[in-house]
Amino acid sequence: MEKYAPPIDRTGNQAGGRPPLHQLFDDAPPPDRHAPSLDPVYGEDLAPEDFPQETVPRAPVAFLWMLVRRHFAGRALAMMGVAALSIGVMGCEPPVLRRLVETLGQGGHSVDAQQAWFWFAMVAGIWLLSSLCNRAFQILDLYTAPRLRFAVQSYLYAYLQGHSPRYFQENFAGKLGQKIKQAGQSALPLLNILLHDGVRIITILAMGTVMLWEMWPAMSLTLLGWSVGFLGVALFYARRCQALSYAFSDEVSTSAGRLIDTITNIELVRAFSRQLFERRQLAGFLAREQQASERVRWFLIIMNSVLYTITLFFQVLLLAMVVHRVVKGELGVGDFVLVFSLITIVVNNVWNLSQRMLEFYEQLGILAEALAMVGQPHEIQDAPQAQPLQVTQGEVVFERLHFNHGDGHGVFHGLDLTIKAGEKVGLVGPSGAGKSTLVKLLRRQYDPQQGRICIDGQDIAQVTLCSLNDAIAEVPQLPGMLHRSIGDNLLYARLDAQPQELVDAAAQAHCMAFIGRRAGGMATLVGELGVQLSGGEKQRIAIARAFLKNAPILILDEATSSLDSQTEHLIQTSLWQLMEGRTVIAIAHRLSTLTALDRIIYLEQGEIVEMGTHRELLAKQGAYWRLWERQSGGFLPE
Ligand SMILES: Nc1ncnc2c1ncn2[C@@H]1O[C@H](COP(=O)(O)OP(=O)(O)OP(=O)(O)O)[C@@H](O)[C@H]1O
Repeated sequence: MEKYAPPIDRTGNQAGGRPPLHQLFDDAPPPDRHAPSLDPVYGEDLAPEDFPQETVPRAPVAFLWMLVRRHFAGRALAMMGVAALSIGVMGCEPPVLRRLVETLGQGGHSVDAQQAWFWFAMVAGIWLLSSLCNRAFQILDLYTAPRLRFAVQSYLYAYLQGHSPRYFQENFAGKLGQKIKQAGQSALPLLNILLHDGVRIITILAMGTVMLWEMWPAMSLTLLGWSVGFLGVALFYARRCQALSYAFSDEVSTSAGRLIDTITNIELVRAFSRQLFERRQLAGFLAREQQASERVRWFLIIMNSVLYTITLFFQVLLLAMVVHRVVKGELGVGDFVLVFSLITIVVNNVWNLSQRMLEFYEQLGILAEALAMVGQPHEIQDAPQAQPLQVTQGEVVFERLHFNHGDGHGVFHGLDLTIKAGEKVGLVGPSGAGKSTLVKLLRRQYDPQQGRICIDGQDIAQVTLCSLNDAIAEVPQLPGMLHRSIGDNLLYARLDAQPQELVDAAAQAHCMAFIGRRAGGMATLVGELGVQLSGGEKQRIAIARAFLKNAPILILDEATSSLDSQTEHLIQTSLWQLMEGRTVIAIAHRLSTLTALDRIIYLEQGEIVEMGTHRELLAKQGAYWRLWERQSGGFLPE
């Protein structure tokens, strides 16, 4: 596979090309040390492009198998080989010990010293070799397990990005993040158990059965039968424990989501003095987590007691059988040593596997839950033969649009609306009329139940989502801000923008004044969700992003609602520049910002009630006129 060469990283830096953002602006100090280093560090086999967003196996073993097969097949085989060699070497210890004991057992001067030292050296060599194999396994594991964690998280994150807004509304962001982290973590023990403990048990059982068969077939079959039976019992318990650990993991992520939600809204908590209320609420979730944990632990204690008792009885029984035959003179002391040490090795390995089986199912439960949550089918995805959208003019047509939000509450009931290429349309109407929903439908954040939306004659359901989003720039009421620098937040709109373009866009959106006031300039961190910026500053950054994105269709959803009148007045000229040559849909409650638009559409309960220019609508003296009069302080007739 070709080495991944990221064209541009998220700061807009070309690998080995452009310097980091803070070096582009003289006044900017180096970025905060908490800001992540964005230099790509992944290896040849783990480029983000290798993690497709379209599918994810929902079964955990199938998911792991897919990743191992694609990215670590060679290493996995090597790990299995080394694990088999390590236990295989240890399996040679009983016959060698037997020879050593038989040689020493000759007693006194008849002991062949050379022979004795030879067998002694063999025992020491076996221990050394086995230990070397274990180290080799650890080194292979070192270069596999962390990468597998990387792959699991990258894969799930890539898939998660494809979910619809509804999915993110219904799931806690904190819980989703935690599920992905837990899934990555769970992959490590799973890999280790499958490639190490699983391989070891198969190897030692095969060796033990063959070695004992010649000398004592009944013992050979008993040991094999017990091992298989014991592992069956352990499997049964482990599977039952899986359900409990599944429930525990769910409680952990629910309480984590809740915790993060209240931390994110800490100002709200303070404003209403709800600290104690929130602590009580959280305590309820933590108590459920604690109870779920206790249930798992109780189960483990009971299960281990049962399994340990079975093992103990069996070992004692086998030992008694061996002693019995030695006493009867059917076996020598050397035979005793061989059988005894072989039994010990097999039983120890079976016991270890039974313990890890539990961990296996526990981790499998965690991974299964993450896959069940993250791996849900995408609600909105590219049609099978989706083509990139080609915007030539920018005409937008809503045809017989029916839409409800899924809770049965209808928003549009057969809406027809054509927005001509380059036309600037204002959407007004009472709260809940469906203005924001209409632009969300245009961006395919939701799919209509009936009807279609076309851009330049192309049904948006049949074009790729990426190309659709590329064609539309939106300045939302509450612009999203990443906890990165102002510059990085601006560059998000166009990663390859040149410094001058960045400054020009920021200047056009009147951002430079407030950026200049910050000691860090462009490199100032904006805080989580942009808390260190005012609402108006965030809106100006969003406007600058729209300049940078330079898309043919522009959506302004209350784009200037957080600006004071003076700044809004300043920005109007820039907004006109931004609108120039584009199809525009502007939503605003403050009607004065829309008066110069080509057409104003008054929506009420998803229906177009009035439509026309500002003057035409005023002349009608209808719903729009009433709204205008109210806002402009005029008198309404009784
Ligand atoms: N995610 C959602 N799930 C269910 N109903 C929703 C959802 N989002 C919006 N709605 C409902 O859909 C209707 C239209 O909402 P929308 O946000 O489009 O109105 P709007 O005209 O933009 O209102 P505003 O001017 O207050 O922003 C409202 O009744 C609203 O309660």
